[in-house]
Parts: sequence; C-alpha cells; structure tokens
Amino acid sequence: MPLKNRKSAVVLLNLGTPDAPESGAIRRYLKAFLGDPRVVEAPRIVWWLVLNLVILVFRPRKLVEPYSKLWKDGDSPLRALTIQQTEALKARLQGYSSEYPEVCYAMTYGHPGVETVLSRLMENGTEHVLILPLYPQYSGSTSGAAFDVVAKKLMKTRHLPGITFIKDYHDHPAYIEALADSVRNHWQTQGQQNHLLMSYHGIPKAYVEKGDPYLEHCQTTSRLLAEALNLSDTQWSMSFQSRVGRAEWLQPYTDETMKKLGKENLSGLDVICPGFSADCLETLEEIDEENREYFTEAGGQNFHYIPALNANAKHIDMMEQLVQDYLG
Ligand SMILES: C=CC1=C(C)c2cc3[nH]c(cc4nc(cc5[nH]c(cc1n2)c(C)c5CCC(=O)O)C(CCC(=O)O)=C4C)c(C)c3C=C
Ligand SMILES: [Fe+2]
Ligand SMILES: [Fe+2]
Repeated sequence: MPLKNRKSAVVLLNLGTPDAPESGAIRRYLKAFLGDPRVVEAPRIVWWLVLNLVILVFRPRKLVEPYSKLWKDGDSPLRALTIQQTEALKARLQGYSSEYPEVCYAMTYGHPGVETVLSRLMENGTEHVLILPLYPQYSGSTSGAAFDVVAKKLMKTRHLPGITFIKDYHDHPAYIEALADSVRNHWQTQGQQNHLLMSYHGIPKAYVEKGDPYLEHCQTTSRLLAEALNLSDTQWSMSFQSRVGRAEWLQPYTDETMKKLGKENLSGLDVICPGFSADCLETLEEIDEENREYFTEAGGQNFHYIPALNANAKHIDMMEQLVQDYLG
C-alpha cells in the first residue's frame, strides 16, 4: 500500500533524557519532567517546595554516577536508541517509493523538543504529522503529557497541519509479536529460566482509581505475551518498578518481587520490561543492576535481563505497521 506522500511526517516521541551526565543537565531535565502536573498531581505549592528545595537539590547529584556509567559515545542510551529507531524506520519507509513520509524524533522533556521539531516540519511545508509516542501502554503521565506538548505548540500555530496521535498500541499484534520474538530469541541463545517477570514502570495507584487505563493496558499486554509464549499461569508474573515518594503506587513492586522470588530459591529468572521501547536508566541500571542484586542477594541464581525492543527488526516492523494503519 503506498503511503500518502512526502508532505507527511512521522514523529517518534519519547520521554526525554538529560543532555549530559552532569548535575546541572540532570537538574534541568528533572525540573521539566517532574514539574509537569501530568506526572506529579500533588497540590502545586506543596509540590513546588518539595521539588525545588529537596528533590532538585539532592537527586541530580545522586544520578550523575549511574547516568555516567551508561553514557556512550557522548549520549544517553535513551536518545542514542531513539535515533537508531528513527534511522531504521526511515530506511524502511524509503523502500516504498519516492513518496514517503519524513521520519524524525522528538522528546517531551529535553532535546530535541516537540516545539522545535514541529516548527521545522511546518516550515518545510509538512501537511500531515503522525505522532507516535513510544509508550505501548497509555498513561496520562506519559502519553497524555506528550499530547499536551503537541497541543501547546499547535495552540500557537495559525495554519495547522493535520495531526494524527497514536494513543497506545498495548495489544497490537505486531507489538506482541515483537516482544514474543525477542523472548524466544533470548531463550534460544541463553536458555529459558523457570519464570518470566514482566516489569512495568509504576504510577501512583490513585491515577488508576481516577480513570487512567494504564494498569488494564499492562495486564492485557502481559496476558497476550504469555499466551504467545504458551506460558502457564505459574510461569510468569508482572510487577511495577521505579516508585518515587511515599504514596502507594501500583503493586506488586518490582524490588519486593525480586527479593521474594530470590528467597524462593528459583534456579533462574528472565526479566522483560515491555513498557520501555528503548533501554534507559530504568532498565539498564534499575533492573539489570539494582534489582539483579536484590534477587541474587536473596538467594536467586541466573538473573537474565531481556533487552528492550530498541531497534530490533520486529520492532521496526511494528512501527511500519502502525504507520500503515494510520497513514496508509
Ligand atoms: C514521580 C513520578 C513519575 C511518574 C508518574 C513516572 C511515570 C513514567 N515514567 C516512564 C518512563 C521513564 N521514566 C524515566 C525516569 C524517571 N521517571 C521518574 C518519575 C516518574 N515517572 C523519575 C524521577 C525519573 C528519573 C530517574 C530517577 O530519578 O529515578 C525514564 C528514563 C529516562 C532516562 O534518561 O533514561 C523513562 C523511560 C513511564 C513509561 C511512566 C509511566 C507509565
Ligand atoms: Fe518515569
Ligand atoms: Fe534468560
């Protein structure tokens, strides 16, 4: 099916990451991210005080070391992998004909920002923009916040382009197939362990109680992946990581689950993070280092982290399919 034309563009939209593994850059990133009321819904004045007087004073310094360890060739893994995904999708769509959409990437917080990327596309005469937030499961705190930055730019634009916003793809067959293929490949090369843990980024439980469909999306993705892999109910489970603050977040928490599974003397654990489209601090450091330690210190053996889909061919197949579904 031919794609519309070169006047369309696809924007891969991810969360954002600091510009450098230094406390100033990390502080700027956290200020934008955690200052967004979509992410932290606490009363504004109270939160402003906590953010500026506590979190932005201590957390940036704490994150310098883990970010520095992951920084490669002058970039953070999240941005480097988003660039690889962009190049791979571009190469794929160029194969169609001379009439293909431009492919670029943007970040909700940090660089390149949505405002800059959309301005450039509109200056170049782009008539239709397909926004693909790289969050398979919808949450107001991620996909909703991504929509806000797009809308904010459009509110200031006289001649609007057409806009298509992909809300989520948590149950898209090409996404489930990409995840299943990645797990099968891992099992083929590294061996299958007794249990597969699917760990998702957490959100406060209150967001779900107020109507955020995130939990339901995570449950559906997990069930579909387990079915695709023919896993019985005891062979897999799901958990939620990266809790910040003292409020209750979605449970079970990943760190507590690791300790529990480690104590059960499991001979081996495979861990996948289906909600992360690219490896980043939360997978490479928090899961593959910190949580690996919780598991092994509790007595577990053979901890295997299965990488995010990153620029895998099947992940790019999925993106190509989404472009076809929405622009074809
Ligand atoms: C405090 C509230 C937070 C909510 C709600 C939240 C939701 C959420 N986040 C992601 C994806 C990522 N988060 C990342 C880092 C990160 N997230 C928070 C806080 C919340 N996230 C913080 C404070 C940080 C910074 C690191 C830290 O201090 O621990 C990242 C990694 C960025 C990188 O540079 O590598 C991603 C990706 C999702 C998908 C989500 C809700 C579904
Ligand atoms: Fe986060
Ligand atoms: Fe494994």
